[in-house]
Amino acid sequence: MASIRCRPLVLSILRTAIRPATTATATTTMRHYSEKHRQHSGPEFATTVDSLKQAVRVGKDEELSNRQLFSRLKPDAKTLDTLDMLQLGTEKRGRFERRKWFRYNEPDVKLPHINFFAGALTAESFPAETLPEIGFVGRSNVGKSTLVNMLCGSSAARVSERPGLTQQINFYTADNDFHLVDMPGYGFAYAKEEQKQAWVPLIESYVRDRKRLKRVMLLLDARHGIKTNDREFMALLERTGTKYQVVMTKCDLVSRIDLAKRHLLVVQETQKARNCIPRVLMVSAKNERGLNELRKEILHTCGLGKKYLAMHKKKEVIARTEYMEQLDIFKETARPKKRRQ
Ligand SMILES: Nc1nc2c(ncn2[C@@H]2O[C@H](COP(=O)(O)OP(=O)(O)OP(=O)(O)O)[C@@H](O)[C@H]2O)c(=O)[nH]1
Ligand SMILES: [Mg+2]
Repeated sequence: MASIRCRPLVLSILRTAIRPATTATATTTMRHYSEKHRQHSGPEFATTVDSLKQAVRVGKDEELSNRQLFSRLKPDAKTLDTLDMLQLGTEKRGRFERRKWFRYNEPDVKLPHINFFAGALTAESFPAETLPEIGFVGRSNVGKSTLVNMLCGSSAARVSERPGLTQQINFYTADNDFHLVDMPGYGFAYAKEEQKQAWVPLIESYVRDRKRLKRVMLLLDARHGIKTNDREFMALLERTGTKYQVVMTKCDLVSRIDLAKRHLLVVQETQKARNCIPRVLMVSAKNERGLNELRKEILHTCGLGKKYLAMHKKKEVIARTEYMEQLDIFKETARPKKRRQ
């Protein structure tokens, strides 16, 4: 009985005795990596505050907080129209009620189901390059694995509410046409400093050496936009000459107006990056919104447009025309807003 009770104590003493040696080596390696990384950090990206100041007119003597600057930002009308059409972003109930009678009947783009075929913890264990690849990177918990699943209507990738679940580079094959590659997340906010970037060297060797990597989808949480470690990662992609595209995730958790403003800031920050595709996509994996646009990007990038999208363009034109007609009628019949006296 006594030995059973003592066991947890003995175990914890043993664990503390072993831990310092292992974490110390990890810390040194990561510190060494971060220093090297900082020295060659590549192009400088504007910070969110810089972009905010660029986009908002501020009087000479005005001192505004970031929140005040953000509230003064004017969202782009075109982006708002796209959000309405794709039903992205949260809205006041009344607005949805009024618009309930018409919807954009978006024709679905179907991707084949995916199957897991390889996992790599080191660069040596990457599988042979046989098909075009699309990689998914981003901060921990941004929704990479969920998005990989939702794009292909599958549950092959494991998902968790807890950040840091994906711990290796996972390769999925889609009907032997292309590969989707789900990567571990970087910059988990509650992790220790040395663990925050733990996966960056592995991902770096992947993006640098993989010849058939067609594009990296850089996922950003729509609530937060670009964070410091995203900027560092973008600099890495610029250095390695990797083509990448920004996708804003979890758009169901942000109001429509704030989403349009956040989109504007992200576009502004990324437009100068040489390897970044200018079009910033917005998705909600939870509500399955905006996924078709991303599916189309993946197919075109892998050269599979003809195979998968033969009839799609026609259907899309018809659906869009119908939507625009209904929108015109809606605008004509909408009650004018009451002016405040
Ligand atoms: N509301 C909402 N939640 C989402 C969305 N996408 C993912 N999530 C949730 O976010 C959490 C993290 O999702 P994962 O797909 O595991 O995130 P990840 O980026 O793969 O995380 P790591 O593997 O830790 O890097 C899960 O609880 C998901 O249900 C979304 O579009 N909307
Ligand atoms: Mg994951």
